[in-house]
Amino acid sequence: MRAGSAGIRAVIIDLDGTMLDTVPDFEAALNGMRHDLGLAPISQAIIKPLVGKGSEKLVRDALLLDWDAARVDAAYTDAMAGYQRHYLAINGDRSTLYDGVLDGLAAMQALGLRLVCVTNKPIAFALPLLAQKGLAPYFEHVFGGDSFAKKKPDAMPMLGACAALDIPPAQVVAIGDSSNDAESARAAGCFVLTVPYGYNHGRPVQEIQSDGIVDSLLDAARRIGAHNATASLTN
Ligand SMILES: O=C(O)COP(=O)(O)O
Ligand SMILES: [Mg+2]
Repeated sequence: MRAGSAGIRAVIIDLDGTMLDTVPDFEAALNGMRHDLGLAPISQAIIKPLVGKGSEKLVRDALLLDWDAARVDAAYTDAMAGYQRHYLAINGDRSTLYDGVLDGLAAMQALGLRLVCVTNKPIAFALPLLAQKGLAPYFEHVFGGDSFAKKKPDAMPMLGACAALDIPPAQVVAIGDSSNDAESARAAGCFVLTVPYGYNHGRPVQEIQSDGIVDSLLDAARRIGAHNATASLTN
């Protein structure tokens, strides 16, 4: 973050791969769907790099491992309905919080920062998951992959989150695990911090253009607090 720039007033936080390791839930739901279609289970190692572009792409990619595009198109509607049913039946059962998430959210709140969750997960999956894991009370707004006409990496979800807060993007930091989050945030004019422990489509987090890599959300809270202390001295 640029020294001397305006203080940060809000933080937009990604869900999958940033707050929760949800790959075990994706494994259960995708394999439930695949079983119904007569397909063998796939491993977490195969699933992990597929996560991040929303349910539609994930379901398609999980079928394209075995079938050609025409067959996937023909089965898609039933496959998606099955995937959603399986996902909602196990949502959160196998997912775990990353270290520093709850402490980091509490620290951000103590700094007076306003918090929004922007995920590519469908909103019908995201809301019960955040509630189950004790994360919902921290967020003023939650936007899913189907909350806007376009998903991350488009700027639209980040711009929508800033508009909902009525805060200019230049006073907002987005934190995520993937190039999706960073591209969306940069296109909107927000700062970007990345975490190194998530999915990033199977690519090293160091390849992402960002304002820094943080170890955890708690580390991010410390960085933002230090930035704001400097900004208040220079403004
Ligand atoms: O594609 C998904 O479902 C997950 O997306 P997220 O990393 O934006 O939370
Ligand atoms: Mg993510």
